[in-house]
Amino acid sequence: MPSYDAIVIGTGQAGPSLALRLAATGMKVAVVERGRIGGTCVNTGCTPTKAMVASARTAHLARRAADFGVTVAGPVGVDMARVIARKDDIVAQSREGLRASLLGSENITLIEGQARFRSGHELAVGPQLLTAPRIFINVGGRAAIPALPGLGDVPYLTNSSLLALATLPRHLIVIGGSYVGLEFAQMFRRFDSAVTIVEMGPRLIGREDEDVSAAVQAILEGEGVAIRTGAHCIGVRRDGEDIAVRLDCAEGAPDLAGSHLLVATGRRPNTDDLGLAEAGIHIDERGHIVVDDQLRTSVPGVWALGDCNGHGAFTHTAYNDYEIVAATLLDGEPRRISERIPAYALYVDPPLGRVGLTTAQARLTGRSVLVGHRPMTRVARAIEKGETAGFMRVLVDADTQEILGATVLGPGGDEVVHAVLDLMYARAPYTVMQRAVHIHPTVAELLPTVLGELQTLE
Ligand SMILES: Cc1cc2nc3c(=O)[nH]c(=O)nc-3n(C[C@H](O)[C@H](O)[C@H](O)COP(=O)(O)OP(=O)(O)OC[C@H]3O[C@@H](n4cnc5c(N)ncnc54)[C@H](O)[C@@H]3O)c2cc1C
Ligand SMILES: NC(=O)c1ccc[n+]([C@@H]2O[C@H](COP(=O)([O-])OP(=O)(O)OC[C@H]3O[C@@H](n4cnc5c(N)ncnc54)[C@H](O)[C@@H]3O)[C@@H](O)[C@H]2O)c1
Repeated sequence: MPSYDAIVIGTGQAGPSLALRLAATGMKVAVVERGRIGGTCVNTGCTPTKAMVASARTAHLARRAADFGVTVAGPVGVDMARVIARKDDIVAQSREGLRASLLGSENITLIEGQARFRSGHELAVGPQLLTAPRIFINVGGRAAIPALPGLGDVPYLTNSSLLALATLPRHLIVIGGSYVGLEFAQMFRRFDSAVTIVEMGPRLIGREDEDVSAAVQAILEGEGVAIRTGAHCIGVRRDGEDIAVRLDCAEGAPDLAGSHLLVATGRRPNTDDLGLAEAGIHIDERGHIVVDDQLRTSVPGVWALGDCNGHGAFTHTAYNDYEIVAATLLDGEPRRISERIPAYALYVDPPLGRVGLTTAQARLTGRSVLVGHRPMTRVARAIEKGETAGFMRVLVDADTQEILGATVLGPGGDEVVHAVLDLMYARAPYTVMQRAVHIHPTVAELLPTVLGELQTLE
């Protein structure tokens, strides 16, 4: 049986970097991948969606050209084949770059196939058996498909298949009004599809504060996206050329029909076909691998990184898992998941940048909280860009003066929020930023102003 110093299962956002680090120390490393190198982010997640979001924004701005005094001769058209080809090029570059770096390491053996545990330190990949004293699981997740009556009888789409669609949907129905659903909804509306979002919760992106949900809903509705909240999709069926969706809802029509259906109702970890029970590796009730603060599973010598451990659902959290394991195992500088401050962006346009606590979460801490708020209508850069939807908010602990969280929905919101994030990592009092001189004209220049106008959170 081939024996390695380490085996990495999956080439998502943690595995390849870890394999390269381990190999650089002289270890013989096997990397097993059953699908495309780069996993979700590179192939069916961040990279392709953000490439297509860029195309959609260009179409949107071209339609708004007259607002800026610019003349566009004729109507704005979207060539879906070229949008897809551009996206495919960007994805291929990223994937091939990663493949080349793995193949370029003489200590790494890349094995294509599905890995399955036979015991704590033994894996089967097809007919091949592998063993190593250290095994790193980076198997990620996939779209969770709900048990909706009729779903098996209609050609529904997921984040993966929608990215390969070469023709524009006449009417795209999106089930699920959260990260995946909203990014695709706005994108396809801007490509000129009719789009309806169906969300069973009382509002979109239910984990965010109510005013964030309301502002994002207003942005999408302003572009012609139809939104049905409080609408639980309870069944689907074919209706001639269309797909009909049945809703359990207090308001609005209980039936809806569209040409295409996107299921964006969450993700599930790829842990069901990994033989974890045979290895004695514990999972929780949602199928996530149980890990400690440094990514160790219940079996000594086996770690789980990325989406499959349920401690993050983002590329940067998966990559940080790699950093924690590498620092702890190789650098003698132990790091921990609990040191991580929640941070993420939602790539609707304008983007939503979020760090730390929401207002609702801050209230629950029982601390005395100060809040600063400013609408984008009072931010010079947003006015100059003609993009005044959204707002920024910062939450501060009144006693320690530390920043608890921030929201920036507006131009560059995903970038601007990092100024706050770094101050939070520094555990510096908010007064440091309040007195900093920021560059004019930027959205970030208003952060010190907002911090100078803090009020008690009621
Ligand atoms: C549409 C969409 C957009 C997103 N946009 C963003 C974004 O903008 N920013 C952000 O931070 N995050 C985004 N995410 C989330 C991000 O893609 C994931 O959090 C990230 O890819 C997680 O990486 P990972 O390392 O856990 O695993 P993954 O990237 O999922 O990779 C896991 C790999 O393991 C392989 N594998 C699984 N099981 C086995 C097995 N048994 N044997 C061998 N190989 C196996 C898979 O084939 C896959 O290649 C998005 C997700 C989606 C779906
Ligand atoms: N920008 C980013 O970083 C980004 C982008 C996309 C995805 N992601 C990652 O992907 C993960 C999954 O995102 P997601 O949006 O698929 O899932 P989610 O779990 O965030 O949201 C699913 C939504 O579907 C709704 N829903 C479920 N069943 C329904 C039904 N039958 N009828 C109507 N509504 C229903 C839920 O109420 C919920 O709002 C996120 O947690 C995120 O980490 C990140």
